Amino acid sequence: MGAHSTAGTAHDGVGGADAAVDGVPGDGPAAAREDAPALTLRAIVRRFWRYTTGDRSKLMAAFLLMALATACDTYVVTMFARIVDGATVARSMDAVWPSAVEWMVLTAVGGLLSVLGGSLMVGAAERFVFRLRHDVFAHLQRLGPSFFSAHPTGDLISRLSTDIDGVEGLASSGIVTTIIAVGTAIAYASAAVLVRWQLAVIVVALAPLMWVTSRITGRFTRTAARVERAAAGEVGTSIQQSLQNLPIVQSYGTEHVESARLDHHGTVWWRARARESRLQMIYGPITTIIQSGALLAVLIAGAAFIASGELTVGGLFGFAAYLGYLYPPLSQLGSLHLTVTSASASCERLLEILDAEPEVRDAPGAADSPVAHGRVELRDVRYVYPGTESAGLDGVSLEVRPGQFVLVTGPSGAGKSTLTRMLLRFVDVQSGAILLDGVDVRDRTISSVRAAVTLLPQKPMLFDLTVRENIAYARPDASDDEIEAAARDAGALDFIRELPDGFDTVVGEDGASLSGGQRQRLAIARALLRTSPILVLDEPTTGLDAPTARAVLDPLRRLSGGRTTIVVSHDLTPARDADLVVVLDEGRVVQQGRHADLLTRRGVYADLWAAQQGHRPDDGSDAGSDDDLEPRTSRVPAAVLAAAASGSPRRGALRPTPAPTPAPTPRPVPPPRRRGPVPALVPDAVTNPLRLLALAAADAALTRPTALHPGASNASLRAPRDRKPGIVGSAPSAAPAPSPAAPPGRPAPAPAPAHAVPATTSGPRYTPTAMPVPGPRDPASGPTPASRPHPSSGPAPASRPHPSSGSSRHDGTSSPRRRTVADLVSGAPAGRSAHRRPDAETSSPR
Ligand SMILES: Nc1ncnc2c1ncn2[C@@H]1O[C@H](COP(=O)(O)OP(=O)(O)OP(=O)(O)O)[C@@H](O)[C@H]1O
Repeated sequence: MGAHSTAGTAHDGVGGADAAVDGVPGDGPAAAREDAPALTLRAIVRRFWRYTTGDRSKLMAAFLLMALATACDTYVVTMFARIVDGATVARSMDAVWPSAVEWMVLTAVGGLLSVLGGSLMVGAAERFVFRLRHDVFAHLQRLGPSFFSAHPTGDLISRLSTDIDGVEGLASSGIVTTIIAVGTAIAYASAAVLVRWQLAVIVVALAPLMWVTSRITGRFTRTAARVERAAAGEVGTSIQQSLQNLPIVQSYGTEHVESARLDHHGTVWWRARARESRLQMIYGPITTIIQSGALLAVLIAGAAFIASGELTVGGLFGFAAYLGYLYPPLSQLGSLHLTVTSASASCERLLEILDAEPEVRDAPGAADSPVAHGRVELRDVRYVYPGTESAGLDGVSLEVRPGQFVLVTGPSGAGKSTLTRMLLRFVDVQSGAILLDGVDVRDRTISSVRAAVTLLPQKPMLFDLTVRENIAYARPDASDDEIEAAARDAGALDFIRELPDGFDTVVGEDGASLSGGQRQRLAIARALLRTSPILVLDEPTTGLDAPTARAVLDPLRRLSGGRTTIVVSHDLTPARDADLVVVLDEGRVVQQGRHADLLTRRGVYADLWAAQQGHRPDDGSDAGSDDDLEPRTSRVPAAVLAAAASGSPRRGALRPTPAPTPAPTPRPVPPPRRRGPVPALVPDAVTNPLRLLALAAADAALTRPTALHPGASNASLRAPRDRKPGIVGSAPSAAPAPSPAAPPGRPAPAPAPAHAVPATTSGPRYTPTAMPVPGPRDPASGPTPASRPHPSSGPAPASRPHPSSGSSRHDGTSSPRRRTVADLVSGAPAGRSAHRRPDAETSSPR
């Protein structure tokens, strides 16, 4: 047990480093990072040279071939004097022709050798990229949730593509080129010394100037390269996130916000890139000046030698030719420093991934034996996400016998998903233990634990493959019959048969061509195909209507075929079938037992059940009747149910409600808030669907304009380094309202008052001037909606700061939180029940 890893400890450091790397110029941590010493060539080669394994003999052959090519070229230069002096001094062409033939043959041979060497080197270089990318990606797949919450996908893709190319340019072909440059320079310098050492001294004496120039240019290049690489990552992130959320972007009409976000990072990128290129360009002319100064010095000295009869014209001509060959490798060596500086920014970004510690790893001597029975035991399990203070799970103890069917439920943020992550060892407990068949999961290998537990994640997560391939992903060797049986069991067979190519239909990225319910059923089929003793289903009925949910859940127990099945769900439909219902709240088990027993007791479970039923069990209705064993989901508006289930209601927070009212016909219901309590929304909305309608409209009115508001745009353009590792679901935030410049042909909009902007939650923002923020869509339409008083709420809600709701902005001032629908319902001042992390709501001691 002593070897057990402590989850997340390494990731605090990772997050910090990321904050620096992801910054933009002028931002504190990024600026600090820009001044950090660059990786040396030695350090880069030491870390990355191993990716040349398997190609070193080819690199050596390439080196030899290119060295021979250089020797041919050097020898050709020695013929300058022979040809010129043959014609001018001996006044005979007899010696010229053989030399000319020799010249052409050697030049052709040198060219051929250099092509052969180059092609060997290219192959080795591309394989270097292949191996490095493979390793970085493989390591990335071992990292845990904390790393990914601190590193956006787009940035990681940029690291895996452009940064890897940058390293290759240095670590493999770069090294060979450098060695050849050194060899060539030495060869030409030696030949020059042999021809006339006095002239050679003049040439070599000027060479250090090139080195000094490259050092000075390199210092500036380093900063530009770091900013450029970080900005390239931000560009990737912007594109990836915008495309991923395109339906929201298009439906909210925020295309211009997304374009502005991309433009912001794009501007940082091209400026840094241009700066880097300009600096490298400066190096070229400076070396040309140095070269031509050297040539002039050689000509003057050479002329003096000719005058004194110590040198022939051909000798001087030949020496001058050496200069033409000697300076390119010297100049190349000088620019190598610039290349190292520039590539070291890419190296740092890759090493940040390679050096990140996985949150879980196999303990020495961990058992790789399979889990035979599927007994699951949690003993006083505690887990706190890195960077947070409140526990995701806190003292959870639970015993699930093999083959049992357990429903884990509870309000949003209760710790249900955390529990599934721990069962699969995505993270490890910080205290307590999880045992499978009586063995601590940390004493088992990660692969054996994951082979024993099949996860059906909350989000279906399909691949852009065929239906068959998606189902068989769980078991690639499954037969067609087994795949079909899994599809049938998951209730997916009918719709699959109706698809254009049946099982061979490609489902698109993340199942884009399917409905939410169809995606879910494919994911269930995939999970059912896996033969493992434990099934963990996280919200299996998400996206399914009530009859389909039943169709999936009814046979679940039978299908599980004796497998231990843990269903994590807000939806209590499976409760009746469960051997055990476990109710989590604030990371603790607050109730457990059978459904019928729990209904007879007051508590969170009865409240949740009542919310799904649309009435409380103790409101005079028959709590324990058969009727109550069947959640009447269809009688209550879906949004209300979701809000009830996700609202984290405290015990007794739900007021008695009369019998459920029929659901109103299609209406614009806002999506339920997934986190944070909604104290009075549920009962009120249940009893008064019309009010819910009004609230939905109010929410839309409050939400949509803010996306168009300059301040809101600013908020959406938060610097990624604001992201705290391991923190999810933070409240929407915004920067202070900038004074947007008037677009051409439009009057300048009135600057939004600072108090009319939604409050920030944490961390610095981009300053308004540093960022291209679009102006309001229609400046002629008067004050921005966020500053306009809401008809039902008196003075502009956002302009009324709540004493406790102000949050710290980067300038140290506080601003009020925007009122939410829940605020309006409950009459709470702005910010009381705004979208917040659930753990931020739990002020009561546990
Ligand atoms: N990656 C993370 N970093 C930091 N805190 C987290 C992270 N994931 C979850 N939490 C916090 O841990 C607590 C439990 O979250 P969890 O996702 O397990 O709840 P849940 O019961 O599954 O909620 P829901 O039903 O809304 O999915 C919450 O307070 C949540 O904010």
